[in-house]
Amino acid sequence: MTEQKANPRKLAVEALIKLEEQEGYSNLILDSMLQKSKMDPRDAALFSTLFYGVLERKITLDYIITKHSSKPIRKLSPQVLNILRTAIYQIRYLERIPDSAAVDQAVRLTRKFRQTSASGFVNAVLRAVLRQGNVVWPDEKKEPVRNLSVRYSVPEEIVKLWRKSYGQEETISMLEAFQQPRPIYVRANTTRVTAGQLAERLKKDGVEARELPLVPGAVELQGGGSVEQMSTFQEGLFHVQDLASQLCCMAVDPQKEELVADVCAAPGGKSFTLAERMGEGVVYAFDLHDHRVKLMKQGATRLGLTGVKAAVRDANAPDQTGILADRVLCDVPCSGLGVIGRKPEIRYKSLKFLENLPDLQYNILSFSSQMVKPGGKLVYSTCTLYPAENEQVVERFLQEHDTFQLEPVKLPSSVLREQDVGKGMVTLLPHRSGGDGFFVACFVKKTHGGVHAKD
Ligand SMILES: C[S@@+](CC[C@H](N)C(=O)[O-])C[C@H]1O[C@@H](n2cnc3c(N)ncnc32)[C@H](O)[C@@H]1O
Repeated sequence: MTEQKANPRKLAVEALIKLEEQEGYSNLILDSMLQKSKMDPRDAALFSTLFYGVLERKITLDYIITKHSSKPIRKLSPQVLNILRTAIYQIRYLERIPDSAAVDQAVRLTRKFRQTSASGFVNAVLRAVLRQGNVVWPDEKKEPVRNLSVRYSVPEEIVKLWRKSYGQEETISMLEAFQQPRPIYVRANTTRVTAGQLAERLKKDGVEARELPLVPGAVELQGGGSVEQMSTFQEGLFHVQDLASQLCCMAVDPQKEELVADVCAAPGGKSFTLAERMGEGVVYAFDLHDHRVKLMKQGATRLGLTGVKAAVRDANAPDQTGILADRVLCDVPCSGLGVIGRKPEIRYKSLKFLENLPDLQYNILSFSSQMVKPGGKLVYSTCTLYPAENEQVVERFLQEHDTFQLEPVKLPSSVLREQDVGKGMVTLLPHRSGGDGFFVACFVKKTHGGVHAKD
């Protein structure tokens, strides 16, 4: 019996339902379904485009459905709702797919999912969407928050938070930037090659690559393809690392032969870059989770970075290692609102569920400050755009630790907001830096004065 060919649209609907039911990670669900289905590359590409596309535009798509559906969204089955979302995504955003094909396939899918009684309804909604053409957005003046929420598919509570924290213009620019296709950034293993040499090697191997001189060691790759399959990757000539994380390592600025502690280090990207920047020196790469520490060890071995010492350790507890480091990096667990361009599902988590994070982040920062030697540097970073996890944690730390003071974050001014230049805390925004949304604060430990029990 011949095996039935996997249907990329059906799989996309299944993956979307799975993600909603399990609250898993989009990349893990995508990878496991790609592996199981053994689709040819074209179908696999359509499946990924539909899955990520619908995730990225869910609020926008639901707004359009609501305009044309006789039933409220909450009354639709998960299958019918996701069939509609997937079809409208094709109609609105995928020019290469004829509208008629998107509608026909959607109606067929209702049968495949045993939702035959809904096929007339699906057909009617999609025909109405086609008839209407342009979408009428909520009024920009009367409902500015809802307007941005619906246009950029970001929940209203996040739009409100960002308008309040960063202003209307900056918010619109970052919402635009998060929707753009993103290149892959990698970091040359400068103990083996320069960024220029790596870019040349990649080009010879048919990969579109260019060096980014503003961030030493950074190389930008365009186009798809599996990075792990590249010979340059297998030879340990680079690791994948977003530009914002590379900028964070630039701010840590470790010097040759120093001792660095990276207390929340897995999967290890920053530890690797810090070790490469030093050339010679030691980076203690700690993480709470054993399996993630194993990943770091594998990565360090592939890159030949013998100075990276990976080990399990809880950063949310008083230090028992006795390490006194020149530089300590706390790249703490966070809500991840700065990476919604790459992990679209993060935006749909309610901020209410993140209430405990600032206390954890503060504790990690406080305990880790015990590992900084006098005159040494402490760096706090997150990949989120949420003042409660950023500025407020830093301010609380400063109030409670008078042996530490902020020192300017040394980064090229072109990647910073004007108000952050020369400041001890900076917010990296995707439309300015080209990378994820990120936050970095740098402290120096005073060599004398100031007493506090925890220091
Ligand atoms: C933002 S990620 C770090 C990313 C990493 N610095 C990199 O650049 O590859 C946060 C990490 O903190 C770890 N983590 C969470 N709670 C921790 C704790 N109490 N102690 C140490 N690590 C912890 C998580 O396992 C996760 O790997």
